[in-house]
Amino acid sequence: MAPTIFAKLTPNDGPTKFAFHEVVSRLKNQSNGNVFLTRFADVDTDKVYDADAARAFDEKDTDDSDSMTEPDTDTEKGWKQNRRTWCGSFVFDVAHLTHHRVWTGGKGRRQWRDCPTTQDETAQLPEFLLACFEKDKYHIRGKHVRFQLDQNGYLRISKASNSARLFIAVDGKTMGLAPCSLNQVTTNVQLGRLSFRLEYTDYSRTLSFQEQRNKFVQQTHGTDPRALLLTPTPAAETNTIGKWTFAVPLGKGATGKVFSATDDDGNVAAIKVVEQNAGTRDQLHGQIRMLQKLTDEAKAVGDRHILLLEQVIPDLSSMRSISRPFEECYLVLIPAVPQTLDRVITGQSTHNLTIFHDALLALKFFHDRNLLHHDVKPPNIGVIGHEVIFLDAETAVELPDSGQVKCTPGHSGTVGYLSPERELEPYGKGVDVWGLGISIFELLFGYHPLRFQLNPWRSGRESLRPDFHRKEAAMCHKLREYEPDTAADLLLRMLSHSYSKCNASARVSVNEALLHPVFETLSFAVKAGPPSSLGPSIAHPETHLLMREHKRIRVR
Ligand SMILES: Nc1ncnc2c1ncn2[C@@H]1O[C@H](COP(=O)(O)OP(=O)(O)OP(=O)(O)O)[C@@H](O)[C@H]1O
Repeated sequence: MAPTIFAKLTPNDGPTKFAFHEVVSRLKNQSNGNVFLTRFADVDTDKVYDADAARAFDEKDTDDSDSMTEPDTDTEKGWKQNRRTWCGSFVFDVAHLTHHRVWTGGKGRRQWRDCPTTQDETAQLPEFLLACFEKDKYHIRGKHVRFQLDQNGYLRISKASNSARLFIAVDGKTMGLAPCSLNQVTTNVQLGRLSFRLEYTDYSRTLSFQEQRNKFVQQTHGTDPRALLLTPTPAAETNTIGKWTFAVPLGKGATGKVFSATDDDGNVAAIKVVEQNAGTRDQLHGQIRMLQKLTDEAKAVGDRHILLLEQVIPDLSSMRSISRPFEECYLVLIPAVPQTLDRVITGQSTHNLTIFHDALLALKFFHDRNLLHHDVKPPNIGVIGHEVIFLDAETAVELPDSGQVKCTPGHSGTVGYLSPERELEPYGKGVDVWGLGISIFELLFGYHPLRFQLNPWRSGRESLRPDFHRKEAAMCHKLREYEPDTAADLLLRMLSHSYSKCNASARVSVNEALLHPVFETLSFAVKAGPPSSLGPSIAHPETHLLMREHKRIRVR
């Protein structure tokens, strides 16, 4: 077998093995046949005895398996010798992966009874000749099935035409017109009356294949190559829950583990696995209600900044109580994002300023509905291209009419992204603006400006505050070296607070931030002659690009 074969379609029962043998025998007798065979099939070097195929061999004329007599030992060798067949598989070779590559399976056209004799005639044939043309007993059409690499990188199978007489079943499920994504390491495929096993080979799990697959999928479907990391070729053992097959771990949080998963429609989801017990059940139900509310609102207005709750497994709304002390619950969320903000390459690029703008739009979705996201930080900011989707929204909080909630030091949020007032007094939407301000500072400058192991603003930690003020002064100094219509100025306004010794003006709201001139010019120009203390980020090549271009973006 060629080392670059990434999947095989192998006959699974006697009649199918025999149909394969008939096709191979026919092709081997034709001038171009061998060339064709080596491209699209992997055939054993010699005919072999295969009990299933031999049975079909005897049934071919009589069609009556009961009439077959068992051989006696004296004649058994000769009997087997006469019933040897060509065995093998149809193959998917990465060497054939060119733009828009489709593998078609069928009987081909009528002419193939005497063909292929020329290159042109060979080109007319389906890649996988499933049966000889004159054979109708297998119910195979001229063009019966199509295989193609889908946008998630898996092979997908579809009917080659919408003829009512064309039958395909995948793992026992009759296919309609919609294609089916082959996201398991092996899949049973029935084509007419022929039965095959489709299997990804070991080679399909190598880096070399994944790179070629991703390049092809990116060219053909425009898929972001990072998104393809969510759907590597299925492993030998996969876990499924409902219709979802787990692919790779995406992250681990305080409440659960998150995995990418796919279904046979080709959808890619993130599944959060959380454990519920009597103590956490109410909290989990509250979080599911919040996710559902956000999903409904996002769908109603067509907003794409929210992770949509696709399904909860098991359906908790229909369960009165949990039956065991601990039970796993699966939150199926769409989409799975290829990266989070902490993985985006830092720097003052146009791309990152666009992410900044979209992150504000994402936050606006929450704030317009009087909701606090409540845990804005880079690992909770999903990035697809330059679009932002907020993760971990189940812990969002509804604001009362006053617009403020009581502070609860030590509960919720993440050290490093908590604004000073959050530990000291009632607070509102400004805490999300602060969390985003720190996150975007890290994105643009490549470091956290106010890093502490413990939150200095917690009561009893007053001794840490002078250090906070010192770091904050350095941060403000850096940001003030930029022109007033730049992102640096907006960050200053997002990171102000009433306890500050250098930046105590009122913090901007999301709506005010979106009106900042930086989003009209996307300018990151520095004041004339940047001091040497500004560090390498100022000298980032794209900084100069921005200074020259003053590119405009549309403010949505
Ligand atoms: N839709 C998604 N696509 C890709 N990765 C995701 C997705 N949802 C979550 N993750 C990854 O899983 C991690 C943990 O998810 P999440 O933040 O929802 O869990 P958590 O238990 O609430 O975590 P935390 O400790 O932040 O409260 C995230 O930081 C992110 O890296």
